[in-house]
Amino acid sequence: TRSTRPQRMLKAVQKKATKGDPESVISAIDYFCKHSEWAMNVGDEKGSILDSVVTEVNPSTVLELGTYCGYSTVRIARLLSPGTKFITLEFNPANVTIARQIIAYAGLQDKVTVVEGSSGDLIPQMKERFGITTFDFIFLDHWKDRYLPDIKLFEECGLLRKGSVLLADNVICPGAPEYLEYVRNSPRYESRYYPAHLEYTKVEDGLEKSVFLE
Ligand SMILES: O=C(NC/C=C/[C@H]1O[C@@H](n2ccc(=O)cc2)[C@H](O)[C@@H]1O)c1cc([N+](=O)[O-])cc(O)c1O
Ligand SMILES: [Mg+2]
Repeated sequence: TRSTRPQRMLKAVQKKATKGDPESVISAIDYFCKHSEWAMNVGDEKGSILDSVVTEVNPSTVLELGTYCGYSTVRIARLLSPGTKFITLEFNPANVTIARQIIAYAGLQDKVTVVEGSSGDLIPQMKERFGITTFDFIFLDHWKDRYLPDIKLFEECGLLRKGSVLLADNVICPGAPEYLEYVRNSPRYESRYYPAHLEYTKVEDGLEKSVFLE
């Protein structure tokens, strides 16, 4: 039967990238998406903004919602200091399998834990299962209608501390209007929009960075 897009993406990485070289894995995926098949990775333009925010925060604990094939996982993991605790959540087991191979190809398998399951189920388990008290940095890039319920879940589970940074992809396209409304109007967050474009296109999109103030 026909291969899947994530499988073809992995093949492109194995063909074009250099084992153990995260930059070449990132470039191979961007090349694949620009010249072969579009895929919903955060991409190079928004990825550079992601890089700058991760570097600025220099987090000790990181959570990513929506591993997909591991593109942003590799972007984040390559910037982290040794000893940083990085967890990424992926609902689709087929994507977990591909992502783990792409992350390993980049040589970053020891920097991040890919956990299979849904954010709604896993976020409340962060403390007991992974010994996390709070997250310094959270990247939201999963189902857009889960952004709002999940930020409220972070609050309820006491997983945010003064200064915790949340960075959300796709707040314009496909869009997360309720999430935007919440973080921009809540007195508990200081929010800022980073304009960019939908990965590999000229369509407007951007990232919303929200700092927890409580
Ligand atoms: O829909 C989008 N993203 C949804 C991502 C979903 C991913 O998150 C996982 N997940 C992990 C944990 C969960 O709890 C739920 C899902 C899913 O299994 C999937 O791997 C999207 C769409 C466009 N687009 O142009 O159409 C562009 C983008 O940049 C996007 O991110
Ligand atoms: Mg996205």
